[in-house]
Amino acid sequence: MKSLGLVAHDACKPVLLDWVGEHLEQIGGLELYATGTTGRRLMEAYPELKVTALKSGPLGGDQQLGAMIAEGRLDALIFFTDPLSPQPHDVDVKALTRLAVLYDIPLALNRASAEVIIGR
Ligand SMILES: O=C(CO)COP(=O)(O)O
Repeated sequence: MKSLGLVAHDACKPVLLDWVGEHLEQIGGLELYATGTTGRRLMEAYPELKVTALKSGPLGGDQQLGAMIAEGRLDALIFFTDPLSPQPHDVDVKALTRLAVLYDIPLALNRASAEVIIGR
């Protein structure tokens, strides 16, 4: 795995930050791409990480990650979705997860699955 996408809905951002902190060694060497707010929060918490922050998810960031998947530029996606809140950009969320399934890249929607992807 060379490149990894990291995304979390607001309620799940603390979980993603915590998970990344636990796996800094494993993911530090990867090309990291994130939606805007997720990426900024990651870089604030872990200045040693180099993360390419795309647009915020609701403003097109999910679609940018989807395009990367379609172009074969993203090897895996960690996307901690919020199962308890409606999202105004639900269609974008669905499109992103759909492309991850279609192009058969590893996709983790929660922490337990992310552990499997990272190999723990
Ligand atoms: O909404 C998101 C994914 O659907 C995440 O976007 P942000 O990282 O910009 O909050």
